[in-house]
Order: sequence, then structure tokens, then C-alpha cells
Amino acid sequence: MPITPAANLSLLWSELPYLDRFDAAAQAGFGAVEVLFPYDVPAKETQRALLRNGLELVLINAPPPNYTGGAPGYAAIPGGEARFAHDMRRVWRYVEALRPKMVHVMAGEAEGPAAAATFVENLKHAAAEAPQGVTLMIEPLCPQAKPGYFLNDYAQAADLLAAADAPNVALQFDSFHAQMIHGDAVAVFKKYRQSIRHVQLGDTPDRGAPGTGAVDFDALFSALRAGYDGFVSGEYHPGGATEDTLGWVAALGE
Ligand SMILES: O=C(O)C(=O)[C@@H](O)CO
Ligand SMILES: [Mg+2]
Repeated sequence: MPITPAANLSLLWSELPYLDRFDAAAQAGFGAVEVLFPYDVPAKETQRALLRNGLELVLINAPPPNYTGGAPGYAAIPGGEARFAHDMRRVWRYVEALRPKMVHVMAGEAEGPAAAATFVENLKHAAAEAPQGVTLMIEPLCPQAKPGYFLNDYAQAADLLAAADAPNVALQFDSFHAQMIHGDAVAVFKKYRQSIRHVQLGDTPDRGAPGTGAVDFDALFSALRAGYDGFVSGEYHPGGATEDTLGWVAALGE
């Protein structure tokens, strides 16, 4: 599969009602989209929006459904195993209807060895019950965007992936978080390339569109073209009309 651009419909076209964003993405030329939290509407409605636009769904997040104000996941919370298992049952129902290729499993707010062990066990269980063809993703989130979040470093993610040791658990690389955490998103991409199965784009420090901040996108896109063949999703705050921020789609292919 070549590099395929995708639009994150939780951040792009956020001024439109949720279901209208699918139409806007298709009109802008996208064939693939991702949605962080599709749980506020029945899966059938999202399914219809995908179908009427011929769009492929790349990724959804594992709950919490109440992301705005709710805890950012339970996978790494010691004692939260039952809640995690309950959440995953809901995720699988949405996966069955929407057929995303990937599910980002959110860790939650925690720290220390017990949290790491809990995260690994929960990932193993979820990986064993994931439908064929669905990959579970883990993603380090920077403290500036997600204070207290357990998974906040790419070396930590590599250790967790090694401990989970499952072929359907992989790393989600986000240029915004990688640059904020480690200061050089390109170096992070190259170092962890073998574990990366999904790429998201945003610039620092404000999570703006590619080209508005400090990430070296020329170098990142060269590195992607040199050996990455998955989806590359715009996950940033457009700060205006989304259509005016899509120069990265053409630049990816140059
Ligand atoms: O915040 C990000 O970056 C993400 O990719 C989300 O999946 C977290 O909800
Ligand atoms: Mg991301």
C-alpha cells in the first residue's frame, strides 16, 4: 500500500456538524478518515456517512466516550481492569459496524510499574479478542496536551510493545507529540520506524497545520517516502478553513 493521506474528523472541519465532516473530507479529495470518538452517535449513522462518501475508516479510539472532561482511558489504571474490559466490549460493537483498521487504546492517567504491568496485561487481553485485521495502537501524548497521561515517551512505548509482544499491537506516531516530547519528531520517526503502523501530523507548539511551527516536515516526508507505506492523517487545529491547510497532502507525494 502506498502512503495514503487521511483526515482526522475530530479536529478537521470541527466547525461542521459531525456527520457533515465526512462529506467535506470527501469533497476535499480524501478517501480515508479517522474519528477519535464515534460513540456519541449510533454506529449506523457514521456507517452511512462513510458509505455515501465512499470513505474508508482508518482509526477510532477506545473509549472513554466522555473524552471532554472524562478520564483519558483505563488501560493502565491498576484496579480499572473491569472498566477497561467493559469499554472494550463497546469498542468491538463499533468496530464490527464501522470496520476501522486500527483502534487507539488510551492508557489513562497513572504512573509507575503497576500501571505499566496493567497496561501490558490489558493490551494482551484486547489483542487476543480483537477481530482479524484490526491493530491496536498505543500513542505517547505530551504532558502539555495531556497532563498526567501514563504513556508520555516513545522509549516507554517501545518497552510496552516489547512486553505486550503481540503482532496486532503497534505504535502510533504523531509529529506534534513526538516533537513536544523529544524535540525532534524526525529523529523519533526514524528511531522507532519498525514499530510504527500509523502516522498523524500536527505542528508545534500549538498543534497547528503542518508548516506553522517547528517540525521539519520536508525531512519527515522524505523519511516517510523512504520506507513507510501506511496512512498519514492530518490531526491538527486548522485555525481557519480546513481546505486552506491541506498543502501537506500534495507535499507528501512530492
Ligand atoms: O491526541 C492525540 O494525538 C490522539 O491521537 C488521540 O487519539 C488522543 O485522543
Ligand atoms: Mg495523535
